[in-house]
Amino acid sequence: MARFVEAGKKIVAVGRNYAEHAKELGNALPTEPLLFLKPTTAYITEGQAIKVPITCTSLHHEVELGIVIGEKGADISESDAMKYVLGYTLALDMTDRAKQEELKKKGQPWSVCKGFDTSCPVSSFIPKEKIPDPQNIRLWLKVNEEMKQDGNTKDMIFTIPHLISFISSKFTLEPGDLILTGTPSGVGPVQAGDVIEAGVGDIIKVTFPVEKK
Ligand SMILES: O=C([O-])CC(=O)C(=O)O
Ligand SMILES: [Mg+2]
Repeated sequence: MARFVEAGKKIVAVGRNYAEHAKELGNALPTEPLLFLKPTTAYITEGQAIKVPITCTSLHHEVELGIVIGEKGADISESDAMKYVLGYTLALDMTDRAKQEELKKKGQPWSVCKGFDTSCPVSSFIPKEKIPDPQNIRLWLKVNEEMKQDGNTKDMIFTIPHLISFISSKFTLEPGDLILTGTPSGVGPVQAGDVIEAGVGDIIKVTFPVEKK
């Protein structure tokens, strides 16, 4: 199991960081990063299954580049931000979309639709040097061997240094923290019995089955 998962530090996720994805769900583009948190009980690693929450009627996949933090820092400048990166992981931001729509309408927080058990599947740790340009790397996801998401981190609205700087102005970042940088377009439903495969370029590939809870 990846050390950052065992460290059990916080998971900070960014929403609506790709224009095409904001558009596909009918959301306006953010004027500053939209943040939410997942509890560390959301983590699973390969060999474990994504469990559909009992009351969930529409579980969506979202493939994202995860940034693993290596050093403690607050109020980090954009120019220093990459020094705080230990490496990367491929992460899925599994989302109870029907619940999220309901919460959005009521203006309520997203914790229950984004933070349930198994909502944060991750790959093993990817050392920093394996992704020399994290702002230009392909992210892809297939459901039952059919390509559903095929994006590139160059299309992020807020860059990785900007995200690290912004997040660290709100929450002190600590070694082992994970930042989910948002999903490109193509999100959609999965159900028990489906198999999700996803990857970062040719660098890493993961497989997660979806099962009933
Ligand atoms: O649920 C959403 O659309 C927000 C989000 O996590 C993302 O854009 O990655
Ligand atoms: Mg997401």
